[in-house]
Amino acid sequence: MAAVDGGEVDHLAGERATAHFDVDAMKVAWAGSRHAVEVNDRMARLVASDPVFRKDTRTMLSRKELFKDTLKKAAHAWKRIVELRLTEEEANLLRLYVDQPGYVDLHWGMFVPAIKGQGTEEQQKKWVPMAYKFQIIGCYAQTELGHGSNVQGLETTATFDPNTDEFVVHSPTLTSSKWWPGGLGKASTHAVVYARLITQGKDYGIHGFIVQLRSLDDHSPLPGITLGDIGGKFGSGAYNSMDNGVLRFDHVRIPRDQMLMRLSQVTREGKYVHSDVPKQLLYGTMVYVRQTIVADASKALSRAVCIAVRYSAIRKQFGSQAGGPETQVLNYKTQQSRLFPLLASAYAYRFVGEWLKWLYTDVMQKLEAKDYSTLPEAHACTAGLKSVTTSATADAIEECRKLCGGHGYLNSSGLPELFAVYVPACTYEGDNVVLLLQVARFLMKTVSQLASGKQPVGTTAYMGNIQYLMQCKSAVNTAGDWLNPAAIKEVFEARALRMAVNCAQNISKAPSQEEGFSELSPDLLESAVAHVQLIIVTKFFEKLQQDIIGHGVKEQLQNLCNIYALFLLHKHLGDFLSTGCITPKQGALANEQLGRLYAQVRPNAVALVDAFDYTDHYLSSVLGRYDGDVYPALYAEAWKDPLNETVIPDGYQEHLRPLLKQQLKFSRL
Ligand SMILES: CCCCCCCCCC/C=C\CCCCCCCC(=O)SCCNC(=O)CCNC(=O)[C@H](O)C(C)(C)COP(=O)(O)OP(=O)(O)OC[C@H]1O[C@@H](n2cnc3c(N)ncnc32)[C@H](O)[C@@H]1OP(=O)(O)O
Ligand SMILES: Cc1cc2nc3c(=O)[nH]c(=O)nc-3n(C[C@H](O)[C@H](O)[C@H](O)COP(=O)(O)OP(=O)(O)OC[C@H]3O[C@@H](n4cnc5c(N)ncnc54)[C@H](O)[C@@H]3O)c2cc1C
Repeated sequence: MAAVDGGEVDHLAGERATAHFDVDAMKVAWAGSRHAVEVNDRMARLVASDPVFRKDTRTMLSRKELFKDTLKKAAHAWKRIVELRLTEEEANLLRLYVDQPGYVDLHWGMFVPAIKGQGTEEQQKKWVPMAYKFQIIGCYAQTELGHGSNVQGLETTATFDPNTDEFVVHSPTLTSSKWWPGGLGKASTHAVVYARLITQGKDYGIHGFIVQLRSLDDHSPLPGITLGDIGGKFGSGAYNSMDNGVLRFDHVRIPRDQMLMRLSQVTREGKYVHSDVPKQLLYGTMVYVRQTIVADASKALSRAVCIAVRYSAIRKQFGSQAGGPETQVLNYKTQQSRLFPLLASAYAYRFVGEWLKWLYTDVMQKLEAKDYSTLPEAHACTAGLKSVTTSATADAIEECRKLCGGHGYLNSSGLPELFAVYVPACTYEGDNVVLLLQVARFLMKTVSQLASGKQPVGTTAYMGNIQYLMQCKSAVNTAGDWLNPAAIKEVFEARALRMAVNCAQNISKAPSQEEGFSELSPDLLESAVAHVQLIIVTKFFEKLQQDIIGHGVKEQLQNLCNIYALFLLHKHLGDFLSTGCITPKQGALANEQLGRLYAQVRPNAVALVDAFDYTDHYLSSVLGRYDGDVYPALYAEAWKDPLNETVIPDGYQEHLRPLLKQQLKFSRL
């Protein structure tokens, strides 16, 4: 019962008793190791037990109060990290469980990685220790009012002045104003600013520069710098804790050595020198963050699913016969068919996120050894998985709100705020459509290279099996045949390859490659999605090949893996049928099997969300409480609303009383 925060009666005890597996062992499978379970649990409890980290009234705060509360929590978190001498792993988890977006996310998540990835050793030695001690606060200032997706279109300039050995950073137009960077509006003292490098009269394109924005004495903007917050955002509470900012430069001078010079340099004389590395490494910070966003997707999704599953087990509607008990809504087949694929997706994203982290680390090691061959694969995987997992997670959180009926719409359910915080993940760090088009570009290149006999590797290795995959027919004969991983993998591979080849063939009929790509872009998106879904399914199967310990754990994960795959097959049936990978009969058999799998998950559902090991504090939901004591909590929560501070509302005297006393009369009556 590691996750209980309080509560004396366990209203979900009956549900927990029906589980067919060892929940503690599942916690290990979910977290990755016993150590990970222990440290997650310890950090989550540390946060939950500290009154400064309370968040139950967050959605009722004004923007200014919310921002100040975020500053307070960030400072307190840092104090605890220092006092308790937490490791980096512990500190990251503590911040995660504080669960309030703020400038620290960008400081640690983008500013520091940008300097580490793009700064020389000397620059790292100078800046990273200051950032680690919070002597400076940094953000990532790339996006402008006029351009976000099109990084090459950014307009801010950094012009080298050889007379003073400085760059002059300038915002030449309104649209060149930096716009959106988190932490920029009010908190950051420094930024990594992306600007067009101009030297000796030539524009060398986008490069990164470290620029001080605010005084370290009184926090006022430095001369020539205009700074502010860009205004309120979607939802109450939610992402409004973040000071997304606007920044303009009026010929601001910075020393030459504040250009991040790992990839290219400007000499004292103003000569531009590009190192022997791919230009795309400039985008390295984005690749790093996209990888972390995939891991975040499983966190946000599992959180929503945990709330919806627990509440669905408590909530009863209809079904009472002769005074018997009503039906738990979790027993309705429709509820299961909407909810269990989301539960399965949470596990699928967790494991693919784990794999992506491994891939990223592997690619980084290769880059250190000057092997750049896996960079395109890393870009395609991070872009594609970021896109598919965040889009599905945003949709799933909203579905979980609906699965909780009316109460899901209350802030106290935790779901509206979770949705509002989460949904920009579909846009930031690369708009999901723009990123899928990058995957499609990678796929088209891979298909075109097949003809020249180049053997694809990594996640596109399956394309090398083109002779077979273009003509194979699924051998599935019974619903049970769909439990065979090879049968599932074959149809997912065939679907992805056939969709990619169809696109490539249609593009080749266009007057030019570029026109064809543009014309076919809606189809290319679907092709990219099919490829990414194949990766997720494959990585789930690969996870099942690993040593998974604990009674019944592997069986549960097998069920979830099959649900994830067959749910996708059912959802995208049109793809599988139109590419001839399966017959309508086989599609129907997949659906039949899906129903059987849902029945197997049902007695395990509550235990499967318990395995996420979330505290009530982190879930922040009266519906998702561990003890299931939903109704008293809902009732009590309502009284905390500021509207209930007085019995007679403000405004009664001015606006309600005159109406009720009919002092304003219709002349005709
Ligand atoms: C209630 C509380 C609940 C809490 C819940 C928890 C939820 C989590 C909350 C989290 C809280 C806080 C976290 C906040 C995090 C927010 C961070 C957001 C930060 C940002 O958004 S920063 C800005 C990001 N911007 C972008 O991503 C821009 C997107 N655009 C691009 O990436 C590029 O411009 C492009 C689209 C890739 C196009 O670039 P370009 O025109 O240069 O390139 P081409 O298309 O011509 O391609 C050329 C060539 O380069 C290859 N390539 C492109 N990109 C890369 C890359 N990154 N790596 C390697 N290679 C790359 C491309 O494939 C081409 O190759 P080819 O020539 O075809 O071989
Ligand atoms: C909450 C939040 C936090 C952010 N934090 C930061 C930050 O810290 N630092 C930072 O630098 N930036 C930040 N950003 C900016 C973010 O990275 C950009 O908003 C994002 O990359 C999308 O770019 P855009 O706004 O230019 O969208 P646009 O590109 O203008 O998108 C508009 C529409 O056009 C479509 N579109 C664009 N190009 C194409 C194309 N080639 N083909 C087909 N369709 C296309 C898109 O799909 C979308 O539907 C943040 C944004 C948000 C919302």
